[in-house]
Amino acid sequence: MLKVTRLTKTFKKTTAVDNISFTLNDGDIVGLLGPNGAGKSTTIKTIAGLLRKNTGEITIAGHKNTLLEAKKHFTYVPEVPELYDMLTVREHLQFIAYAYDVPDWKEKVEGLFARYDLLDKQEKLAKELSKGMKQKVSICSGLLPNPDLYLFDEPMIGLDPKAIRETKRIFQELSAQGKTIFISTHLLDSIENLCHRVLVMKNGRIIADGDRAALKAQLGDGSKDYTLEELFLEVTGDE
Ligand SMILES: Nc1ncnc2c1ncn2[C@@H]1O[C@H](COP(=O)(O)OP(=O)(O)OP(=O)(O)O)[C@@H](O)[C@H]1O
Repeated sequence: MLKVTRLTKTFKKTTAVDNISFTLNDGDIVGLLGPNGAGKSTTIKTIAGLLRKNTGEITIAGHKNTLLEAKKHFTYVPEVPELYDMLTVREHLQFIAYAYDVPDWKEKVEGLFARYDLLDKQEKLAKELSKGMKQKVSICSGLLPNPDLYLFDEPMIGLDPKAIRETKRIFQELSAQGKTIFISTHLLDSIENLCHRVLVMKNGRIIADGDRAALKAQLGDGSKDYTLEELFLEVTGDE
């Protein structure tokens, strides 16, 4: 579904993403982890075509990521919701429905609003929403087009426990339908039993890639039962 080959992205003298390669398959739920400044957001934004890469190749469903054909296959949910202050919650979803030509969007929006407790917030303007409500609208907007690949940058930040539970359930449902989900996050608890695989970045490079068993094997101590947090701290050397 997503193939990243020898991707490099620099900002003046900073190499934010340094020659990384990986592939995500249909149905994968993959966590992108790493300390602050590791290059996670830059990686996701470059895949989404919002930043221009320096070198490397990115293909989505076999199409170069910047082409319209590729854009039909994914949605990107940014770390900080980007809403239109003067549109209501419902108008945001209506806008997405028209832009992506979503069939039966009214029923789908009702379903999403029910799951995210937004039914009674539909007529509120975006500027009147709390931080968590904005995040819910942003997530619903990313889910509505029903693409094959979902790029989420810190989706759980600001969400209440019920919304976190619903988001995890939705990710599992999408994965069961063969959809691919790529989640950048610091909230390791939120993906502990969700991700099939994690990529760990540090200083722009991928320093670990695999499921929990593979990360354990990389640390050379198969006997200890590491939590994801312990594995992360060991792998990144930030313990
Ligand atoms: N617009 C920019 N201009 C210059 N440097 C940038 C820009 N965006 C990111 N960087 C730099 O690129 C590197 C990677 O940043 P990035 O935001 O991708 O990290 P991150 O892993 O998402 O971090 P965090 O966990 O703090 O969100 C950092 O050194 C950062 O300072």
